[in-house]
Amino acid sequence: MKTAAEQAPVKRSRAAEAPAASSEAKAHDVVLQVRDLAVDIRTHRGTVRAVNSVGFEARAGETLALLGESGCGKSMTAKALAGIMDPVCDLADGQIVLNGTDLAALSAKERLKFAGPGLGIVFQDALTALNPVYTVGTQLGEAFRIHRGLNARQARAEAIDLMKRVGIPEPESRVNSYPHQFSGGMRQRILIAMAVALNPRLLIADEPTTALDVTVQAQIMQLLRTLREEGQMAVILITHDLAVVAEEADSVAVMYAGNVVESGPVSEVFADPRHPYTKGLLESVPVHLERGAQLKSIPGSPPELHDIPAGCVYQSRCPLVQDICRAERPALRPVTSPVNDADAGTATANVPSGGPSRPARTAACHFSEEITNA
Ligand SMILES: Nc1ncnc2c1ncn2[C@@H]1O[C@H](COP(=O)(O)OP(=O)(O)OP(=O)(O)O)[C@@H](O)[C@H]1O
Ligand code: NI
Repeated sequence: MKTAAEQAPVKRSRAAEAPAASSEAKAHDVVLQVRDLAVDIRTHRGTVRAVNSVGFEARAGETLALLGESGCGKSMTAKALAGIMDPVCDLADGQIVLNGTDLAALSAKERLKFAGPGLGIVFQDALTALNPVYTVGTQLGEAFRIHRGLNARQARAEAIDLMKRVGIPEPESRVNSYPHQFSGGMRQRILIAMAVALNPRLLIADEPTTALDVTVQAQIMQLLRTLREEGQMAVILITHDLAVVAEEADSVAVMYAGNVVESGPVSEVFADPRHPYTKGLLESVPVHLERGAQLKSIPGSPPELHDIPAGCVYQSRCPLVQDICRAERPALRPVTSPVNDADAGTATANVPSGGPSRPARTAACHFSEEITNA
């Protein structure tokens, strides 16, 4: 539970003061600010913390990647933001400030009302996300009937418009088709259409191309970029693929065992990682990043959720581990980097979050300043 003081809204950006469904967000305005997010799961072995003091921000017209190995809490974070967690999960702490409103402080009902226009989410598995017994037109039109009070005919017209927007051919006839009558790529376009129907400020895409073949993946990423530009949406892209992050994202938050261990602009983080886990990830793929490269070559595996150690979450795999790492959990704090120091005046590690400049670089490591990039 939170005290009233802890629920106080964070400083509003210009975007936060504009109406929720407007597409007039100014590029780089902070649309979403997540602070101290924690999610607990009730299991038969007791309650475990799957997401722990996670924080990041997403900006209009930019893509933030959530990067990390399988099981590190990316989807759990996404579901917490969207308010669609499994019943065994609880939001234990944190603020999710979207357009100036803390979603974490809203009731489930208020949140539903807010969610449609404010935030859209796309998952990897389009077939299970669509209802097999309704036409895609009915499903695409639903948001307009519920949130805009349109009648069936008007909603159908909006559905056809949406299908055009996401590049589905012959929308006038295909609006009456059922999900199974579409290819995987077209179904993913339909899901994306549903997510952007009400022109949300924020689009969360959780491994949106994992189930698709390579050419279709590229088309879907292109579509997401186009929609991002058109609506100046902030996009949170969840992936375990370093090449996708390098190509698609402006900034990155690297997650490990439920924690953000490093964050900042992609170009800086990849050129000069300040956390041993990020460095390990980067070293685990060939020099020329390729899509689909697996992040498997860091020896060992992440800790089980019921067995997260005191101290640093990465200690069991870290080549730099010292006594202090076993005793004390390093906080995510601003780090300086030769890369952004060289970038005279435009960015420093001490830019306050929410400010107009590029996101600050942070890392959660006792020895972040000592990491070398030989
Ligand atoms: N309903 C649940 N009950 C118990 N544990 C769960 C449940 N859902 C997720 N978990 C656990 O929570 C942790 C975080 O899972 P999450 O799905 O967020 O990982 P992820 O980073 O999205 O991984 P992936 O890349 O495989 O999708 C994992 O250890 C997972 O096993
Ligand atoms: Ni996931």
